[in-house]
Amino acid sequence: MKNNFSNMVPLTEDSPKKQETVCIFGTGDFGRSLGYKMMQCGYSIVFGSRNAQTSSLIPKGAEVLSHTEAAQKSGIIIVAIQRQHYNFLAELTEVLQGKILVDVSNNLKINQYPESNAEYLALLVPGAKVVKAFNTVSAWALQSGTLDASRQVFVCGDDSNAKQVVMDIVRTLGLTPLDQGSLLLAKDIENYPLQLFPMWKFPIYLSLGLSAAFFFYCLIRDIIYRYVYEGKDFSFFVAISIPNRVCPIVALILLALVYLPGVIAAILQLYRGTKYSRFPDWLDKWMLCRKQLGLVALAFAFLHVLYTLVIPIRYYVRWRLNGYVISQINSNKTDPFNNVNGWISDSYVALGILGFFLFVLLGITSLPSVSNSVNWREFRFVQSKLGYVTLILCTAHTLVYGGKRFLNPSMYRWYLPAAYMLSLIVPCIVLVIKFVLVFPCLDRPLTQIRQGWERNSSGS
Ligand SMILES: NC(=O)C1=CN([C@@H]2O[C@H](COP(=O)(O)OP(=O)(O)OC[C@H]3O[C@@H](n4cnc5c(N)ncnc54)[C@H](OP(=O)(O)O)[C@@H]3O)[C@@H](O)[C@H]2O)C=CC1
Ligand SMILES: [Cu+2]
Repeated sequence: MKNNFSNMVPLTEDSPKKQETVCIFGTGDFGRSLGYKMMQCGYSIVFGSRNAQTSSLIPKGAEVLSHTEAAQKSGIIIVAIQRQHYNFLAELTEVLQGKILVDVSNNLKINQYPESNAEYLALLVPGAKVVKAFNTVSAWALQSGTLDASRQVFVCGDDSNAKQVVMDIVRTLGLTPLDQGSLLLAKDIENYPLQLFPMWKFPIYLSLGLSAAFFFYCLIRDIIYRYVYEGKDFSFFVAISIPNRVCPIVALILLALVYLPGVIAAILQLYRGTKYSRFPDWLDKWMLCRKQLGLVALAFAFLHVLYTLVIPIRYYVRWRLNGYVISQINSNKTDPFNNVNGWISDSYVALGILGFFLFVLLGITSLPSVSNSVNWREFRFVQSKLGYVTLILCTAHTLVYGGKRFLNPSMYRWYLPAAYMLSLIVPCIVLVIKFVLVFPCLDRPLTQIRQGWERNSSGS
């Protein structure tokens, strides 16, 4: 989609005062989008192009010159050209001498070339100060102004002044620069946009695996087994009944897995006697995807809520209730009200409601826009303390559900012992370790360990 910038909001006299001239090589999608955004923020832009004619696509007010002429007009040149066309830059070495060259390029594959594009540019134009930036921002986001998800701009480069200049531009555009260090880091920065949901992979695969396993378990137990041994066809259970068993089980296990690496890490720290050693790689990775695990868990919990809300309007449920009432009428007897059952049923639902409410609160506070507006301590409080309360409530909800079924074996003959027990194992492990082992003893020994460590290191 080529956007015609001259049709968009015109840059009027009230635009911020012109700051400095920045040169952009390449009048492609990205070059034009960045140029337009920079002009809105008060920069004056000269494009360097193979074809030095202003076309209707070029943002109004920008000059288009040849590469050499454009480069002479500014100390900063943004190279919005694909890496495979960089060769011609070697001929411009003289005019690019001492200038800041910003490499914005991305590759099509991870580790496509032996060296990063930015390092390649630095080799081609040895006299220039190469800075890597902007590659994680898309042309589309720049045009549409919807930069919420990609406000961060990773910047790296060997010349710290050049890096500062680029970071100032990033800030002026309303983005957040993140200094990643030297140009060696360019490779990681270039690989970053190519990683498809790196943090989501593990949670999604895990949840799909768990769902499939529990689904087949329920399928065999509730449908196939009963069909074979009782001759009854309950195949319609696959629509709501079985998903509504799978969802809460998966949600609870995933929620517990959000907090399991934390307690494992704490045990590891206790065992090693220091807070300052690296965790094993798998634990690191697990810790890093906790937020995604939690969000997938929330999605399953949400489904469970929806499936539960439709229970009263299900044909099968109404049919059973009617049958129950009619059988009471036929036998001319009324079941007495059972207070215990009343309590169990209400407390089970109440625990579920509160657990889900806190779960949603956890999900909302993990959104970047919310977590940016609270300080680190508040964020920790919500994510850790509130997280454990949520886990306790959801585990209790599941326990009481089991109790309810246990007390009414005649009504619910075929509840799920194995899957149900499995869903409780992980949360119980986490809660038991947290509160019996880690919680009471962690604070003191670790502080002492740390003080001892500091004393040792300052003494040596
Ligand atoms: N599109 C996006 O969302 C993003 C793009 N990027 C990076 O920005 C760079 C440009 O991307 P994009 O604008 O989408 O690509 P385009 O293909 O739209 O534009 C590339 C531009 O490079 C110039 N060019 C092409 N071939 C040559 C050549 N042989 N010699 C000299 N100049 C040439 C052309 O400009 P002219 O005709 O004026 O010479 C062309 O318009 C890429 O490196 C890309 O990885 C980074 C982040 C996001
Ligand atoms: Cu439930």
